[in-house]
Amino acid sequence: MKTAVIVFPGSNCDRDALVALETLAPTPPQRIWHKETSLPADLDFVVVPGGFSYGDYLRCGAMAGNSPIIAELKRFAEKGGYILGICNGFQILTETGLLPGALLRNAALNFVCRNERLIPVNTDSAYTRGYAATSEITIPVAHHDGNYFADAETLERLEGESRVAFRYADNPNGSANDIAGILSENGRVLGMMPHPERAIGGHEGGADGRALFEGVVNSMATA
Ligand SMILES: NC(=O)CC[C@H](N)C(=O)O
Repeated sequence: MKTAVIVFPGSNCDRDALVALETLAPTPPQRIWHKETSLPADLDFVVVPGGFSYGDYLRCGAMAGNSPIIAELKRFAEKGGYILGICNGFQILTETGLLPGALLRNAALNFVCRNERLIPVNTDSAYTRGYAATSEITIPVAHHDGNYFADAETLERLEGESRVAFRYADNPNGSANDIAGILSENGRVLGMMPHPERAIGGHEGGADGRALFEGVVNSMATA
């Protein structure tokens, strides 16, 4: 099983994502610089990490969304690859069109950095299978542009197709329908603002992110 983390100028959660994969995946992850134009041929799972790519200029994720690696990331998604976009990674995935909607400035115009309680909504995906449907989990957030927006038709489609992966119990940013994370149509691309890689049971004070990585790793092992 091969995993990788893509690194952009201004990424700052790539190390945490690498440690999560080193801890929970069977083989060591690769770091891939955004200027690369290819991904390893037999890659299974890519993390697009959080941070402030290109200093959040223009819009968060807009410039990274035009990096050379993105065309290859789209091909990887088309082939059914697993992609997890965390925070700035989620912003990048919406900018590239790999996930619908956009992340706007937080409704209160603040930077929120704290633990949030999340409700796993769809517990059938590779990423969310490890969570009980009625449970609440605690995962940290750290962002100023996490206010998920999509038009009414898109929201209806996401809800109707069970593509809301997580909702906030106590919405910190104004996101439509309290959405904290969404899945692609095939369920293999997940974008979420909270940081599961900061809650894998090391020194961070929580372990609720662990099941997410274990879930996707197990899905690939049994595929
Ligand atoms: N932690 C992060 O990935 C930050 C995301 C983004 N740059 C924001 O502040 O909205």
